[in-house]
Amino acid sequence: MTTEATTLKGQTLDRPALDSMLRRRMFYTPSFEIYGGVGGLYDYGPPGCGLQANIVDIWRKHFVLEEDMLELDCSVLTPHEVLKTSGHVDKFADWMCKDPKNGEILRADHFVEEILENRLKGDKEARGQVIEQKEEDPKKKKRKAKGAIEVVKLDDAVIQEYEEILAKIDNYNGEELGELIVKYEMKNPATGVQPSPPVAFNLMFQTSIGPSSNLPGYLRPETAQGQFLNFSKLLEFNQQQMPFASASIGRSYRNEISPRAGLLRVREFLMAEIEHYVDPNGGKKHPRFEEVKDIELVLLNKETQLSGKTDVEKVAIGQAVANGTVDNETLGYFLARIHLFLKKIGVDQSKVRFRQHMANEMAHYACDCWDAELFTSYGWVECVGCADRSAYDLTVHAKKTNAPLIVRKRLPEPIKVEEWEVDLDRKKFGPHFKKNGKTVEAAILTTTQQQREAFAKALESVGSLALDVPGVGDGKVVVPKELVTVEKRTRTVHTREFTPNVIEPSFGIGRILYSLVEHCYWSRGSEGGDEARGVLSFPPTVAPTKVLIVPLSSNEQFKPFCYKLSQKLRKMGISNRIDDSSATIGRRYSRNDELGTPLGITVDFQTVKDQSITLRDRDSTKQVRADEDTIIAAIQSMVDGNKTWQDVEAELPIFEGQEAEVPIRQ
Ligand SMILES: Nc1ncnc2c1ncn2[C@@H]1O[C@H](COP(=O)(O)OP(=O)(O)OP(=O)(O)O)[C@@H](O)[C@H]1O
Repeated sequence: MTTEATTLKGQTLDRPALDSMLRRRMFYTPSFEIYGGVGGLYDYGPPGCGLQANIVDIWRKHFVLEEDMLELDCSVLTPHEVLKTSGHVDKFADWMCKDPKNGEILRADHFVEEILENRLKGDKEARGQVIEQKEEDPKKKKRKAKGAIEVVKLDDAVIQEYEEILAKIDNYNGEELGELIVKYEMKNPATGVQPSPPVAFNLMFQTSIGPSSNLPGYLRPETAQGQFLNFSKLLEFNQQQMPFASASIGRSYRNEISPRAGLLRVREFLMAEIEHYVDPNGGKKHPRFEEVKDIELVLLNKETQLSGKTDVEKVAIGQAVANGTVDNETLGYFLARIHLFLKKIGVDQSKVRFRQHMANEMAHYACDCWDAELFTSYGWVECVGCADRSAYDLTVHAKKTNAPLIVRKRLPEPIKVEEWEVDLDRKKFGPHFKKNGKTVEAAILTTTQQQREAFAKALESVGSLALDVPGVGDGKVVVPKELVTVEKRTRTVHTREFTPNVIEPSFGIGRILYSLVEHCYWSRGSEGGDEARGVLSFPPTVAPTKVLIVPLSSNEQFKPFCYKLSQKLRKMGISNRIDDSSATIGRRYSRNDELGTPLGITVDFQTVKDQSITLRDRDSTKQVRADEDTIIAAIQSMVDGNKTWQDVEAELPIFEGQEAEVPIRQ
């Protein structure tokens, strides 16, 4: 399913070299490392924090600001009842199996995937094809050492079966995964033993809120629920106007069975989620769809996946909605907006695709779902999920709490409707049910039209109605006809009530950040036999530090210039660092190429004479020279994303004479 990952310059991506550079430059590091670390927990260092903050800043401008979204910051700690109602307590689980010999816990789908991939690799090797020698995580290496890749030639039919399974690996349930393990005789390479049948493992971290431990709760697995519970208040805030969206950026927690692949599968991560509320009537149109309809996306739909094909053509989102590939305009609008966001932050456009979920892969609430996947050295990685959650969440929470999570829309013309209505004889009702009166009353009044019709029939035929009221006696309540009337009446209605549907784009910032790092990475110098040096070609808008200021040497005359420049840039909000260390200029620049710093200013003897400075482009290493104000204006326009280096290079005089390797201490 995967092909080889390449760098921005078409080189084979050397992941161990990239990993070691990221560690060295402290983009991120395992949390609690000096205590041995904990799987799936990472701390971000200074460049990682800068990069994350810039991605989030662009996200906020691109979505919240551009679309007038209503931002929320909700509690992480969530009571059990909320997540029970949403379905997470019962269904938010992955399949886990256990090696009976050494007790190792395996995530069933990952286990099947790894075994089949290794068998296919073994087959390739047997057929004499060269297999890429990738450095892998130590655990995998150990397994290999124990013979995980057996060099065995497979039948063509078997290869096809394996490839089909791998293409649909996300679609299998526990039982099906168990069947695959048995059918294909899969054994844990570490022990040579077949793992136990898969069982569901809930991914939420459980806790209790308060000292008495009688309020069980969880760390939220997504920010969405907090947003749904505020729906009525947001609608009010929005002056009852529909459609509208809420948005939230915050941490979520999932107790992943086997965290792996660095930032790609962790147990605590930053999410940015949008809940867009739309009227389900009228085809879920979007008022701004016209603006995006010609944007072309790579769409891998359900049918194509079933056929085993993975290479697909780009298609305009307008066309995809018109021919039903994408269910509705609102979903299509967000797919296009997600694409534009990923482009803006510098994701490689040849490594993005939108993949539709298969029916049994979809989350328990969704009715159509597309993932924005980015290609990395780990294969295609889901970085943004975009689901049509229908009216599921608002409906279940409203039912549970009786809160009116609905929209009332004024009709252009009043209409007459026939409805079953319930009247209670309150004088008799209270004394009859005593302390349970209010509960029984609420249960009767929240019944559906269908139930009321059945009540009317029961009152006529048996003289009473029966209904379930949890918490009252044995839960079964009988109401005699003296206490209640159920009648069909005609009334004039001026408003329509409906539960909005929700389209939810959900971004995992850590996955996007890591994929972006891979997409921006390349190495310089390896071609000429020199020592390869890593470069991270972040666009200036997302780069953690925008400008490196280097004095040509340790000459005291340069210091005030550097200091003044730094202060000026800081006042403009442009992050910068002075590097007056003793390394050569070349070394100082390459250190910052690894940090992704796009621009470099050199202060030299000419600066002292005429105040001019040079500006260096990280990617081409070309330089221009001009007076300070001109250079600062050029920096500002590139950092704001209004100009590229090519624009600046065309406008300003090129500077040829760089003393790149002059040691600073002469
Ligand atoms: N364990 C995780 N580590 C990092 N990011 C995650 C993790 N789980 C989910 N995300 C991010 O949150 C986004 C939305 O979450 P969603 O529930 O759709 O993921 P998911 O389908 O459960 O992911 P997966 O199938 O990979 O476990 C994902 O697109 C991803 O970017």
